[in-house]
Amino acid sequence: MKITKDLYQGSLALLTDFYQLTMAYAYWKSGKAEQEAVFNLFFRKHPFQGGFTLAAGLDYVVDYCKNFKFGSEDIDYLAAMKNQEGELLFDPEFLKYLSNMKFSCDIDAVEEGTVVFPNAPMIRVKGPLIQCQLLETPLLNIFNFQTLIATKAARINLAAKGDPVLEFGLRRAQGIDGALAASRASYIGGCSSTSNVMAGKLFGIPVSGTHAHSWIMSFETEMEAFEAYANAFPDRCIFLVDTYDTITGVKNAIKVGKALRKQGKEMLGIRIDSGDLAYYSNKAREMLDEAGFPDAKIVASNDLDEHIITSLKGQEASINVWGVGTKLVTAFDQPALGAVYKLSAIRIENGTYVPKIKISQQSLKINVPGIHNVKRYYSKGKAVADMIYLEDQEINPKGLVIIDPIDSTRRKRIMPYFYQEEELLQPIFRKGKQVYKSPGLERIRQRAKEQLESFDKTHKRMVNPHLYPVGLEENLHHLRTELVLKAQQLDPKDEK
Ligand SMILES: Nc1ncnc2c1ncn2[C@@H]1O[C@H](COP(=O)(O)OP(=O)(O)OP(=O)(O)O)[C@@H](O)[C@H]1O
Ligand SMILES: O=P(O)(O)OC[C@H]1O[C@H](OP(=O)(O)OP(=O)(O)O)[C@H](O)[C@@H]1O
Ligand SMILES: O=C(O)c1cccnc1
Repeated sequence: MKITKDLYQGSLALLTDFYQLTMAYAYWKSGKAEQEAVFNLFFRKHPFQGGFTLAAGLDYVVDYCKNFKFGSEDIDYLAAMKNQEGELLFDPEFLKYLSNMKFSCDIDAVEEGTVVFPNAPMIRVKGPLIQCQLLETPLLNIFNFQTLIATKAARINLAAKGDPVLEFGLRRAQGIDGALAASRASYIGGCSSTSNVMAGKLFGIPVSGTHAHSWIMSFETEMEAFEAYANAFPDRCIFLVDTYDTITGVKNAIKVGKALRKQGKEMLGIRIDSGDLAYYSNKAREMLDEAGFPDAKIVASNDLDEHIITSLKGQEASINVWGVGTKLVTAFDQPALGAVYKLSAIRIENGTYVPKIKISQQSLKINVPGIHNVKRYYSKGKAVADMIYLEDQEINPKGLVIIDPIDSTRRKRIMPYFYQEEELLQPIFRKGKQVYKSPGLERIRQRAKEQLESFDKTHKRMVNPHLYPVGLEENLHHLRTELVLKAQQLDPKDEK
């Protein structure tokens, strides 16, 4: 994939918050630029009041990091920046350092299509402080949006219960790049196709579509419009039946369907885009069945989301295919995921890493210190719990306890010996060299499907989903508690 090259014709290093650059300068000036650090990217709460989140965006991150470089035009732009006194903002020596900077971090991340949970790292970056810091904004930009949309798509596809969902979002998406990334994430989340032809070309997503009301309106009558479309595309007729009167539209579609059949062609179906979709789809089904078109599909569209689809399923609407645009690609009911990127350890002169904690009045906002990995335990193919643990921690296979990071009274005993396990963070870069090969979009989509299937349906329901256990391994919990108490100048011994 060559997203940066194809879309931006060059460097993306300035696609960052200004404060990353001022911090970078200050790190350099204070001799800390090359100090090794560890940062984690994670979110604190599932979006859409759901019980799961589906990770997406890693291919973009890989592409971004591989191309991470300040080009000469970027440096020229920074070189011209001035402070309020009119003096140059950045020392030319620093700009020379930036222009020679080569990406050299270790990155570990969850693969795209992995089901993920709050507080567990989705990406771990280890490397020179200045590089880790500069990556904060782009990594969050990429992962926050794509993970959000993949999750929304997964929810919509779960509601559609195996019916194809066609993504129609381009016209309402957040700009050009937002639309492309949303089409890709929607496909990962289970959509069957996109209407966005460029997403088809760039990512290999199947493209599909019907026709618009304007097609019908450009003719004297609806019949003429259907006939002309059938003439142009006899093998792919899905007639939009609601431009004037839906029932008459279905009758006209049937007439043209019969004419097509005489030519040895089969009408694929109809689309309904307004009115009561349960009522009209059931009426249309009756009419199509009676006329000898039991295989003709009924596509529905019009501001659909997982809740309306669930309601229509509950009403036994005869809809086989769902066209979903606006509410999917804009993540209508929750426009941002809210993932964050926090320093969790820093290497000091003697070569050891010191775990770092950020204290907050809200326990939800206290990060997990140290360098960690995440293990997922499975029993008979079903995910039972995720454990966040210190990288160098030995795991007792006979039994251990994981502790909820927000509420330490919530604990779960785990017997690793009886479970299968999966290490969720995979090596992506080592010292700046890519060691991970993307499995490609089809395989990613398949992984998403398998991952979702490995979770009990109680975690996937739309209303009040059952909480999946994710906890800190005991030693990590104690380390965190100790650091919190120390930071508050309380004696850690009091906790025990
Ligand atoms: N039977 C149904 N149960 C629940 N929701 C429905 C049902 N039928 C349609 N809807 C949804 O209700 C909303 C109807 O919106 P609205 O009233 O704006 O559409 P409309 O008037 O039928 O069509 P138009 O887009 O032409 O304005 C849409 O989000 C649609 O998906
Ligand atoms: O509703 P969405 O989920 O975004 O799906 C895409 C919509 O885009 C098209 O119409 P458009 O919205 O352009 O016009 P209309 O609402 O007047 O039909 C299409 O007919 C769908 O209704
Ligand atoms: O192909 C369609 O039916 C389509 C495409 C984009 C938006 N609405 C519908």
